[in-house]
Amino acid sequence: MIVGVPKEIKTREYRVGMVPAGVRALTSAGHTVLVETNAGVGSGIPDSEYQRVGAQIISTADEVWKRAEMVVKVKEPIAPEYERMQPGQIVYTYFHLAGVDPELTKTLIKKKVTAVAYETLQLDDGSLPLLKPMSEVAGKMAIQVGAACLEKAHGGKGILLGGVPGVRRGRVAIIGGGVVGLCAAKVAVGMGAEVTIIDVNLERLTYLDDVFLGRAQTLASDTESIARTVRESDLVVGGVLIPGGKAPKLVSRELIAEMEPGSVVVDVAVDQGGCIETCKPTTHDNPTFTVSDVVHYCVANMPGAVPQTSTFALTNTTRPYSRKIADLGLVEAIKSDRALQRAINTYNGHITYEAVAKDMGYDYVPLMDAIGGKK
Ligand SMILES: NC(=O)C1=CN([C@@H]2O[C@H](COP(=O)(O)OP(=O)(O)OC[C@H]3O[C@@H](n4cnc5c(N)ncnc54)[C@H](O)[C@@H]3O)[C@@H](O)[C@H]2O)C=CC1
Ligand SMILES: CC(=O)C(=O)O
Ligand SMILES: [Mg+2]
Repeated sequence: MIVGVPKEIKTREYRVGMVPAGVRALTSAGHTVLVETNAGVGSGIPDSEYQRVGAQIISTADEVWKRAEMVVKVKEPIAPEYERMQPGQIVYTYFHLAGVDPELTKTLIKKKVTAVAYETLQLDDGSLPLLKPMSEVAGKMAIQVGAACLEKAHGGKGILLGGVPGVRRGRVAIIGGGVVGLCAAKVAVGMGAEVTIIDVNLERLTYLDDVFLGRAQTLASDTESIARTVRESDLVVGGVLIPGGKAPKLVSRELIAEMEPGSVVVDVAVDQGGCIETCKPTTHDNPTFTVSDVVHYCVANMPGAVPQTSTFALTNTTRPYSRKIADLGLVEAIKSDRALQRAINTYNGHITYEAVAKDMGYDYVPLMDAIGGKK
């Protein structure tokens, strides 16, 4: 198979979809890998390292997209890439279809692209192994950036999360106690903040309670517990997820207005539309805005800021599946792997992931029907 790795073009996105180890795995199995020039430079990988393991370095994104049967990326395709997508191509990357530009979904359908979405590749135990590493990064970063936003110079109320003896510590509310929530809580607890984690899943809360041994408060998610906790918090982190679907709006505009001036919200779930009503996607160049005197940080590609960590963490998990698709071909790979089946969001002009179809207002066609119906 011909596999293409273009350079990411989202604002300050320094990750790359494949590292030399991934290229070697493919070229040694007889596949061709086309890497756009300088695709890895932001992650500390020069073209020469790709060449050493058999990649062809290509001077333009257009050529990579034109020649590749499968394109391997990091972030969802954005407008200039819609035109580059080829009819029937496989694109293996994050898509976040329910949370981003609806034109992307239209383009995937029109061009009959197979969208293999990292964020919905799901093992039988319900875990999301290709989302997990970036959620670990974003969860840890959420407290780091939240603490900075709480400083006066960044519009915050001017409170140190860990406090000092004789003065109250900062209060952190984490809504969604999954991977983002756990990692955010680890950092916040480590800094000495007062931490509350809210989740709907009582088993998950039991796990978190066991892990933190009383150093974090767990609360069952309902309107009252969210309202009470958010009102009293200095920093709120949003990390809820309904796989594939739009995030539920759990913090209303009115509730934001009830927070103290200079409080901070970091809505990590922004890539699925956000769980805070006032959230809208921002970029690393202009990461924050203020609503009702509350600082909002809503960067949709947080891990892009730490590519030397994120690129390697991500590609450690994505590599076996690109290899499988290249070796077996798309249809055989899908048939042999239930986790991979769940990653297919669009196929041959159909939406094959139910939560995406529902939230985007399209008919849902089960994947096996879409495959069966392909001539
Ligand atoms: N902005 C960025 O750069 C990044 C964003 N993300 C996003 O962060 C979000 C969270 O990801 P993960 O932690 O990996 O997901 P996860 O599936 O591990 O955790 C989500 C948690 O939300 C909980 N939840 C669902 N409905 C809830 C409700 N009504 N109230 C409270 N909790 C509820 C679930 O029980 C689960 O524990 C996703 O949207 C993901 O795409 C992840 C990485 C980077
Ligand atoms: C998951 C995601 O949105 C990211 O890593 O940028
Ligand atoms: Mg206010």
